[in-house]
Amino acid sequence: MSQSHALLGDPKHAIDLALFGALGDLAMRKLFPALYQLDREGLMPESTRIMGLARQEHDTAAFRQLVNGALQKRLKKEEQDKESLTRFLSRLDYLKLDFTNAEGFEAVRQWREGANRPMVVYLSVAARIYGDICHNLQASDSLDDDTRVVVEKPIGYDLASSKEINDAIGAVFPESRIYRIDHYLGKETVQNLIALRFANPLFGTQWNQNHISHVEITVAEKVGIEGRWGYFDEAGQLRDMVQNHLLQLLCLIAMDPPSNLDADAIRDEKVKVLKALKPFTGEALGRDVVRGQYIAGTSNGQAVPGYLEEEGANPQSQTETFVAMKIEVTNWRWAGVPFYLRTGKRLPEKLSQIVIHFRQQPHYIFDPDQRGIASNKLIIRLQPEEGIALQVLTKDSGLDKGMRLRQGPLHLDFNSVFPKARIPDAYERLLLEVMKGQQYLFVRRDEVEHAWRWCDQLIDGWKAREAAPRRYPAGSWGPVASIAMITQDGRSWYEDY
Ligand SMILES: NC(=O)C1=CN([C@@H]2O[C@H](COP(=O)(O)OP(=O)(O)OC[C@H]3O[C@@H](n4cnc5c(N)ncnc54)[C@H](OP(=O)(O)O)[C@@H]3O)[C@@H](O)[C@H]2O)C=CC1
Ligand SMILES: O=C1O[C@H](COP(=O)(O)O)[C@@H](O)[C@H](O)[C@H]1O
Repeated sequence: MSQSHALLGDPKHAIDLALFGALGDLAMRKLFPALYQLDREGLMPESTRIMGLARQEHDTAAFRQLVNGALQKRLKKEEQDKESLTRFLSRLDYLKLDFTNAEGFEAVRQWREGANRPMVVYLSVAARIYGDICHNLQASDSLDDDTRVVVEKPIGYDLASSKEINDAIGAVFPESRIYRIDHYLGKETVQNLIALRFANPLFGTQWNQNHISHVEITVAEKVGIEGRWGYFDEAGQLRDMVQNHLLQLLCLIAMDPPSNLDADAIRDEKVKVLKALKPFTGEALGRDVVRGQYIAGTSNGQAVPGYLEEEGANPQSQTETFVAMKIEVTNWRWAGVPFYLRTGKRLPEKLSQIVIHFRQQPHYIFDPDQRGIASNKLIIRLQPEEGIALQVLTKDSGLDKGMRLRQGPLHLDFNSVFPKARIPDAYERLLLEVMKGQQYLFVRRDEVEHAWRWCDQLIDGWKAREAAPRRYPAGSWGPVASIAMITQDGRSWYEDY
């Protein structure tokens, strides 16, 4: 974890970044804007160089133009200053390379010749070619003992394929130099979870089954599959979002306090949570898990197609675009506390939030009609507006109200508390940590594999049941069954959006 701001932008954090897949969607939409912002904020050491690698024919000037176009599209007007743009673009070079063919990698070695800063290899390509790239880099003698590798999610399709990919990366790089990205770990509020839980005795003492009745995690996306049918249809929402982002959020909520903030201390605690996730048996699978797929509906007031009508779609596909589930964490801290998770595409809002529902007082003395609101809730909002709100009960004001209760927030809205601060994109934070060589926001191999092990049993159960996903109209909150799943426990999804 960053100890001192004085270190940021320090020349000793200079790197050579080799960005494989530099013309792809992620690079253009997220990585170049994040790198530009780091440079603009003065956090990118002067000598840092960036090499974009992909297989299309371009020279450096044309590549810089493409990146410039992407930046113009993604950045706000006030973020585009000429000096920063010129400086950033001048760091970029381009190398045309087929990543699966060893021959061209000699050019990477030549680029690195004489460089006196570590290389960061960022693999923004499909995971199935991570192994080839690592191997070809090693065979061409392009690596040294300081080289770090950053890999994107999802790593594989199941436990077996993730092991193969991790083995292939591990044959070239030690774990201490592998940075597995889960961009949710770079989001400002996600990091705040660590501060909130472990710096505040108020929460530290209450964070268990004695005081918490249940937890909700919602990651709702308004978008559909955005032209990524080929990738998404093989994955589905469970592999795309739950195996990584939602399970990471669950781990940060459920883990025991680490003994310090070192990467491994945090990751050891997350692994214990993953090992404690209860697998779904046949009966629980039908009752506690809901799969859905969107049909035509509306978004932003416009008609939008169903999943099976998207460009390139296979009209027979049974892939889920929505999942809701009730998960048990089988340990002393969480016994009897359900974690309700839901995530889906084409929902009405882009909304990621965690709601911690505290238990009611053991003896209730107020108006019987208000019993339903008489508990505290902690709402941790990741997006769209980052913030943390604690719903507390006070007496309603007014002479005629008697001892009526009023539920209202003690509110920490990051935009109003830090009005001048720009909240950095997750990738900015993560790229900065890679530059500094710090791993605590990255996922260790055993985390990935335990998450896959748990997802695999769920997917096997789905296959055995052969149940089609439930349909939901685009623009709705998912299949009705996902509401029934929580109401059968006498609860409801938190709806104060
Ligand atoms: N896009 C997103 O929002 C997210 C993506 N990810 C992950 O990030 C990674 C990249 O995704 P994304 O940007 O969407 O993928 P894209 O397919 O859009 O980009 C991949 C890039 O790599 C190039 N490429 C692929 N194979 C080769 C090869 N053999 N030799 C040379 N160049 C090659 C492609 O070139 P060409 O165009 O010529 O095929 C393209 O420039 C994936 O692992 C994905 O799972 C993770 C989270 C979100
Ligand atoms: O990893 C992914 O995340 C995005 C959602 O990320 P967010 O930061 O916009 O919430 C999702 O759309 C994509 O399918 C998935 O691969």
